[in-house]
Amino acid sequence: MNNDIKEVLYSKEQIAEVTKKLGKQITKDFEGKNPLVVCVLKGAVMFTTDIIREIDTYLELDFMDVSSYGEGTESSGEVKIIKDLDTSVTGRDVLIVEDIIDTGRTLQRLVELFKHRNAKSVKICTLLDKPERRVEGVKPDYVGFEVPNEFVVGYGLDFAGRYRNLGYVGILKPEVYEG
Ligand SMILES: O=P(O)(O)OC[C@H]1O[C@H](OP(=O)(O)OP(=O)(O)O)[C@H](O)[C@@H]1O
Ligand SMILES: Nc1nc2[nH]cnc2c(=O)[nH]1
Repeated sequence: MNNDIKEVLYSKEQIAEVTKKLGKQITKDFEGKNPLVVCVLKGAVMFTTDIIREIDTYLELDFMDVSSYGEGTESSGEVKIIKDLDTSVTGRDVLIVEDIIDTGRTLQRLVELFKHRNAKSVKICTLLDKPERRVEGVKPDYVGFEVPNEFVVGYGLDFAGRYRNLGYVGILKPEVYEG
């Protein structure tokens, strides 16, 4: 599996360091707010479980499964809700945790949905931001790294369901896409 990677962009250590830094900021900003942390499945699982352990305030955790990429590397444009939250967001300070913002469609849809459900506030924390590809105006509040316009995998991010279990974020070799 590691042989399929052309370049490591962010190592395990770099990810841990940035996660710690973001956790400190979030701790300060959410003190006393008992936020509802929303992990966007499946890609954000690793980042969420790591970052919540760096946040030193009371919080609650819930999961939402949305998908727009299917098997490939291009967004279908349609954001499907596969699993909704179990918790009501009404009157809550919501912190959405994502692995990556690319076109912004997924987060645009989620922010609109939570506002429509009368969340008190909606903030976004993403490990990776790829601003070059944005088609929606969403802006994250907490960002780990800005990534170049490349399809990245690892640390939760997949290609055709694979590579989520890499400990780092990297770029795939082109021959892997081409089959
Ligand atoms: O900004 P966008 O262009 O909408 O892309 C970002 C979304 O794409 C990925 O999810 P994906 O739909 O691949 O599902 P997954 O997390 O289950 O892999 C990623 O986890 C984000 O949720
Ligand atoms: N694995 C992966 N999923 C994405 N979803 C949106 N952008 C990306 C990306 O660069 N890599």
